Amino acid sequence: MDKVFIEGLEIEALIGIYDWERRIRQPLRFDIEMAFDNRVPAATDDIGDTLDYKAVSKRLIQYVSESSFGLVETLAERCAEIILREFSVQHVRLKLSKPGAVRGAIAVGVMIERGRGQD
Ligand SMILES: Nc1nc2c(c(=O)[nH]1)N=C([C@H](O)[C@@H](O)CO)CN2
Repeated sequence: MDKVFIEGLEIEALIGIYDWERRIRQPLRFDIEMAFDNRVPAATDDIGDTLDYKAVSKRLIQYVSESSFGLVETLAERCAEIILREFSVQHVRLKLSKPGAVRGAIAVGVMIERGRGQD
């Protein structure tokens, strides 16, 4: 399956389960793959016929910047729901990394795959 991807999208958010984390904003990194048929926009060369990675990025920046969840799991799930619902994507793979959250690790986080309907 063809994919549109967004790699290394950095967004700051209020996130975390500890008291000190509720008083600061922390950087998060998103790596996203969204299924689509590359042949459709390739036939017309029209931005209106593709999945606009800039539009998806802007929507996630808006949502994540205003969010304040405790767990990365919750935020990842909400972001996947937005992509599936608002951008007519059939299947999404989303990795949410929290860099520097654990001493000794470059990043920690979650990877999820979600689809519409029976997918
Ligand atoms: N599976 C998870 N484990 C942990 C989370 C999380 O969101 N999901 N969060 C924390 C703390 O907020 C941590 O990031 C602070 O360093 C701990 N474990």
